[in-house]
Amino acid sequence: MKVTIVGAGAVGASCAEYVAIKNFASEVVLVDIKEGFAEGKAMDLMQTATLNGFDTKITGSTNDYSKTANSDIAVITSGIPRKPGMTREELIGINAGIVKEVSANLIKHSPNVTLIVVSNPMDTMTYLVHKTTGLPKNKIIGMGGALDSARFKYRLSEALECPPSDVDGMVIGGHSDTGMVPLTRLATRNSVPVAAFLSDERLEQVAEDTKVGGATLTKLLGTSAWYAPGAAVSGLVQAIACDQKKMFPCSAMLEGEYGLNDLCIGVPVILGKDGLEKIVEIELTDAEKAKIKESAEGVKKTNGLLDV
Ligand SMILES: NC(=O)c1ccc[n+]([C@@H]2O[C@H](COP(=O)([O-])OP(=O)(O)OC[C@H]3O[C@@H](n4cnc5c(N)ncnc54)[C@H](O)[C@@H]3O)[C@@H](O)[C@H]2O)c1
Ligand SMILES: O=C(O)C[C@H](O)C(=O)O
Repeated sequence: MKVTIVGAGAVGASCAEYVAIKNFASEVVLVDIKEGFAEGKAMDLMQTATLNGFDTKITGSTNDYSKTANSDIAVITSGIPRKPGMTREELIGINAGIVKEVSANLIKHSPNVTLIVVSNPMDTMTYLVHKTTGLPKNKIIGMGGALDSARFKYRLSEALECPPSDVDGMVIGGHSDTGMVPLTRLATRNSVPVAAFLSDERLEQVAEDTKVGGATLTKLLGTSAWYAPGAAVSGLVQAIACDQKKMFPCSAMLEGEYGLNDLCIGVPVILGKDGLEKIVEIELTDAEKAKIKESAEGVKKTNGLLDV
């Protein structure tokens, strides 16, 4: 199993580390445009192999896509991250060109690859890859909801004063400060609805803290987060590589599902060896449907800025 990660920066390197530590891939190739950077990150990570007990071979390349040939899965994290006070949508001007070029280069050398798009604004970058590459629909997946759901569970565990492993929950909708839809109604602590323990006001606070999870970290760090993003992507890579048939909220191209068309937005999907194998349609309340519709309008507005 060969995995390529383009962008050896904060998220790309974190993803490579988690993929290696989980020890399911034979090879991880890191690619970056910055001279020597991917090679350096790969060597540093390889020197953790005996410490962390993995056999994955990690190599680096400065923009030489021949090294990525025949990748099964490729992750796109190349591009700029936001700074405090910015929205993800403001990154479109620079990141659209990078994502378009990188996805074309990847497919040239790996025509059967499954692409996982991470660069922001992620839903729009995923849509761009759909519109410009000609890859089948099941082979293009946007990562956002897995991260947002992890943050939702963290915030719920804080409110419940319980370990995060006690909590289950999911965030759907756009990966943006206003577009996320944390499904508080369906969140549980050991199968008991969280509403049994928390007031409506506290749950609303959890949802709002979840939605600005990325912005909160960007303010603290001066750039956007990488540990949870890297871990979230590695979970998607593993589900596909190991044909796990696991369910994650991912940005998927919708053709009528949830009443939406011609956009990529976060919905529950099944990931396995064929990539995005199924979109799962769950029953939503009218209020949840209204939130998804509003979120989709925001994503479509950003998509409108693309030259596709
Ligand atoms: N979808 C998500 O949930 C999520 C989570 C975190 C970050 N992000 C996004 O991921 C992207 C990367 O974030 P980061 O913190 O790793 O940034 P970073 O600056 O640390 O790393 C980005 C890397 O991309 C490289 N790069 C730029 N143009 C390139 C090109 N044409 N080809 C190859 N490499 C190129 C840069 O040299 C840099 O090393 C940002 O757009 C960020 O907003 C998304
Ligand atoms: O917040 C960001 O800009 C990066 C990423 O989308 C995140 O949610 O951490």
